[in-house]
Amino acid sequence: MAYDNFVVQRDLTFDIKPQDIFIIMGGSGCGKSTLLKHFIGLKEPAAGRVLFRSDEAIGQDGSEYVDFWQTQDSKRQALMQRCGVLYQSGALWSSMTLAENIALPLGEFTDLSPSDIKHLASLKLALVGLSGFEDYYPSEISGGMRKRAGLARALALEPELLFLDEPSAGLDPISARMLDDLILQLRDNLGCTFVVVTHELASIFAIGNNSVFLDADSKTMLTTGNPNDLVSNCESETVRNFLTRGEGG
Ligand SMILES: Nc1ncnc2c1ncn2[C@@H]1O[C@H](COP(=O)(O)OP(=O)(O)OP(=O)(O)O)[C@@H](O)[C@H]1O
Repeated sequence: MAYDNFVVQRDLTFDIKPQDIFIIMGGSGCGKSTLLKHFIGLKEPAAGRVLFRSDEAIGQDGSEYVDFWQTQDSKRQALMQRCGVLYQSGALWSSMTLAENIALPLGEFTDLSPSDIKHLASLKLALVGLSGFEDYYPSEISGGMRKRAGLARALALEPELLFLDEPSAGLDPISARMLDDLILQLRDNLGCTFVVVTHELASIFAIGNNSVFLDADSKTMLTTGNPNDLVSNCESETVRNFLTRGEGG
C-alpha cells in the first residue's frame, strides 16, 4: 500500500472468513484506514491483490475468487453492492431525516416503490434499535444513535460484508458497549461479516474473533489471528504490549 513513493505497508497476507468480526489493529499511522480503503474500492494496491470469494465463480481463471482491482468495472460494482460501509463520522446527510438517509441508497440501487422504501427504512432503523426515530434529523440524536443510524444505512442494501472505520470513536463507554453488542447481534442474526478498524481494546476483545496487526516501524503485519489468543500467545512482544497496554502478557 503506498501513496506515490511513500510505502505505508507491504507483504500483507491474511484471510477474512464468512461471519468473522475481523479487526484491523495497530498504532497510529500504521495504515489501518488505508487498508480499509483497499477493500471498499477507494484505493488500488501499489502491488498485490484483494480477492473476494464469489459464489458465482466469476473469477477470470475459473477460480472462486475475483481479483477486485483487476476485474471489469461491472463486476467490481457488483462486488461493492455486497458491501456496506460505516465511516468514522457516521457520514449521514444532515439535511435529511434518518429515514431519508436510509432511503437514499434504496432509491438509487433498487426498483422498490416509494412506499416499500419507506417501510424498509423503518425496518432498518428498528434493526439498530431506532424505531420511532424516522423523522429525526442527525443533529437531534446522540452520537451513539448517529453511529447506529449510520449502521442502519450501511445495512440498507443487505450487504454480506460490513466495513466499519473506528465505530466507537467519540462514544462514551456505555454507548460503545451497546454498539459492540449490536455488531455481535447483526453478525449472529443476519450472518454478516465485519471488518472493523478500532483502537478500543475493550471492543477488540469483545467482538473480534480474527485480526491483523499492522506495524508502522517495520511497515508490515506482525501477526494475524484471534486477539483473545494473541494477547498471551503472540510471539511478537509489540503485539502483546499493544493488547495489554504495555502491562505485560
Ligand atoms: N491521502 C494521503 N496521502 C498521503 N499520505 C497519506 C494519505 N493518507 C494517509 N497517509 C499516510 O499514510 C500513513 C497511514 O495512514 P492511515 O490513516 O492509513 O493510518 P491509520 O493507522 O489509520 O492511523 P490512525 O490510527 O492515526 O487513524 C500515515 O503515515 C499517513 O500520514
